Amino acid sequence: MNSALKSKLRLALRAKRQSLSGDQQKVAAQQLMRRLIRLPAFRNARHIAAYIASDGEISPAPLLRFANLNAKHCYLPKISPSATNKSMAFYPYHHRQQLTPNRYGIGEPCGLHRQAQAPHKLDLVLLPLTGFDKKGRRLGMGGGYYDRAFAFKRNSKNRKPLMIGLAHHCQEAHNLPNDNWDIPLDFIVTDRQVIKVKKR
Ligand SMILES: Nc1nc2c(c(=O)[nH]1)N(C=O)[C@@H](CNc1ccc(C(=O)N[C@@H](CCC(=O)O)C(=O)O)cc1)CN2
Ligand SMILES: Nc1ncnc2c1ncn2[C@@H]1O[C@H](COP(=O)(O)OP(=O)(O)OP(=O)(O)O)[C@@H](O)[C@H]1O
Repeated sequence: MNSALKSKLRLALRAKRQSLSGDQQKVAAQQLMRRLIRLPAFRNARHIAAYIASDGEISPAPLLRFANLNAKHCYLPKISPSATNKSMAFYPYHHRQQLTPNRYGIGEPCGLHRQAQAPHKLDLVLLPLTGFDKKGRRLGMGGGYYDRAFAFKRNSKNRKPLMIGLAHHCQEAHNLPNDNWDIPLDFIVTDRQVIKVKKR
């Protein structure tokens, strides 16, 4: 079963990113920013969703600061407080804004419901990866939050929003299992490389 295999891989890949030192994390976040800001996908985007790093994830914080200073509109995910309804919405974020920890201890904006941005109106989504492979398959934290929020992309001809998965280079796996609900990525960017995912 894919789910058992995914859980096993998740544990091993999370351990890898958790073992990085504070200095390694800082350097990786800077390298990530340098690679991302060169991409037309970033340059052309006005509305960008990212995340606050947790659990050793590569941090988009330097990039969010750069984006804000360059007049881009940034957003962070905010999950539904209910443990059963695994949905999330995207709220405006400015890099100096105060955040509140969610159920998993991840900082979230305390925005009002009417401020939420519809996922299809985002230009670019930078999503956290637990693992990835060369073919562009991804492994998340297992909640299915991103798969659900962007499920509309599977039946849409519109390329928007562009999906870029972010990870440390050490989170590469050989061959990840794929489920039909997994949202395909357009690019994967790590501290060491940019992978353009081939369309299937
Ligand atoms: N930085 C960041 N923000 C994010 C995500 C993410 O992966 N990274 N998400 C992407 O989906 C959403 C939150 N999803 C998450 C799903 C599971 C766990 C997690 O730590 N699960 C634990 C234990 C769960 C529990 O005890 O209830 C685990 O699996 O060990 C964290 C976030 C929205 N925000
Ligand atoms: N569009 C969807 N509608 C309902 N449930 C879904 C959808 N997509 C995924 N799921 C459910 O989410 C669960 C987690 O899926 P999976 O293990 O692929 O998560 P993930 O991709 O690691 O997480 P994330 O999307 O948060 O990064 C699965 O049980 C799956 O059935």
